[in-house]
Order: sequence, then C-alpha cells, then structure tokens
Amino acid sequence: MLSDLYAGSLADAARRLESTPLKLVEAQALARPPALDAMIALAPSSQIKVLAEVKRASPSKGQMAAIQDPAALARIYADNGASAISVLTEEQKFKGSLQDLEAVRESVQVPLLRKDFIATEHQILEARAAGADIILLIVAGLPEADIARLMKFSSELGMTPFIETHSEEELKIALGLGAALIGVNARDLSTFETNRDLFGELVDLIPSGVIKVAESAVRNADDVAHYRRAGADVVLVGEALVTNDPAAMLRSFLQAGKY
Ligand SMILES: O=C(O)c1ccccc1NCC(=O)[C@H](O)[C@H](O)COP(=O)(O)O
Repeated sequence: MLSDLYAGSLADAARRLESTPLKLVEAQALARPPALDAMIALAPSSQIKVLAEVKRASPSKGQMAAIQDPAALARIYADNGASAISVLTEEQKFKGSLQDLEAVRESVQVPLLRKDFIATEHQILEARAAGADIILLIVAGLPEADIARLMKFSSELGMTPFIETHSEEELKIALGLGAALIGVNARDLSTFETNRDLFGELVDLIPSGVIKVAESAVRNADDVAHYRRAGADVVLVGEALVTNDPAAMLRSFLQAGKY
C-alpha cells in the first residue's frame, strides 16, 4: 500500500511537470517569503501543541469530510489554537491538492506542513512554491540516503523536515540523520492498524532537544491526555477534527494537554 501511495504521488507530480517545468517551480519556490520557523511554533511548552490536519479522505476510512473551503477550516484551526496546520495534498486517496495548500497559505500565518508521499526535490519545491514551511519524509517509505538528501535540500530552502517513524529501527534512523522534528505514527501505513501506545513505547529513545510528535488515532481529549502523559510535545490530528466541531475539539485538546 505504501509503495502504491508513493507511485501515485510521483505520477501526479510527473503530470504537473508537463505543464509547469522544474525551472518555473523553482523560481516560484524562491520567490516566496521565507519559510516560517516550525521549530519555534512547535517547541515544547507547558501545554501540548496541536498540528491540525486538513484531511478529506484516506485509504483506511474513505471519504471523511467534504471540506469545500480548506482556507476557512484552516482559519478555524488557527483561531482556536493550532500551532501549525497539516494539509494533505495527495490527490488520489486523500482527495487533496496543492491548490488546497495555496488556499490555506493565503488564510493563516502559522507554519504549514505539506503532507504527501514526498520522494523528490521537485515535490519539495512544489511544497515551498505553494507556501509550505514543513515537509514530511516517511522512514518506512524511503531509503536512508534519500531521506538524508531530501532533509538537506528542504533545510537549504529554509524549510523544516518532519521525519515520520513507526518502529525503534526507524526511529534510530531518524535520530542518526539528525532529525529535529520527529513523529511516531500510531498508524502502520501498510496495514492501517493503529496502536496508540506505540508513542509511549518509543519516546524514551528520543533525546531532549528533538520535538516529539504523536501522530494519528486521536479520537477525543482523553487520547490527547494519553499522548501528553507519555511525553508528546505535539499531537497531529486529522479525522477527529474534520468529522466533529473543529473549534470545540481543538479547545478540548488544548485543555487536556495543559501540563
Ligand atoms: O490516514 C490514513 O488512512 C493513512 C493511510 C496511509 C498512509 C497515511 C495515512 N494517513 C496519514 C496520516 O498520518 C494521518 O492523516 C495523520 O497522522 C492524522 O491521523 P488521524 O488523526 O488518525 O486522522
């Protein structure tokens, strides 16, 4: 499944290259104002931080929410305390787009994550050109040397690479590469099974100074408190926000993670 997701994203990127040549994407990326500093926005504090996701659909759940106006949803997130916003731009299974990311960029001032199956410099330039400040690199999906190269490339653009892991071995790879923003995804991207305890099982391997993100499977404020007790600095939440009242949910998450 994961390799299919990468193949789909790369095919879509190749199609976009036919109408927008790499040199133009690069010029658009370099013309953007400097990237916002995600390491400041997501830095550990006395309160858990929320990375709120714009997520219409997923391979595991199918269609979740129509989200006709992603910019309006992002404003609700930012107005109710989200420290950063994740925009799923994958088109085929998640029904997202770079246009969603551009629209969100116009509406909020918090750092934006391009959430996609990124494997090339072209996709990173597209992310920057659309206004993203953070890009996702998934250890399960990429050879270590590619992650190292793409981390360097995104950092040179002023962006923050967010490195996603799902096992001790993957975490050691992320740490070995010097990642400063690391996620432990409760969802196994091959089987879609979720394990909310995985973050707590791995977190002690992550040194202080690295921002620790608990990703996926938050259904309610109790789950946020669970991740916070385990040591999360940040929770990444999609489904629970887009299928409920996002403002009320966000406020309850921030309240639950206040220690
Ligand atoms: O969400 C999925 O089904 C999925 C399947 C395969 C690859 C990635 C997938 N999701 C990406 C994410 O990591 C989540 O959107 C994100 O962590 C938020 O998760 P949730 O709060 O459980 O919607």
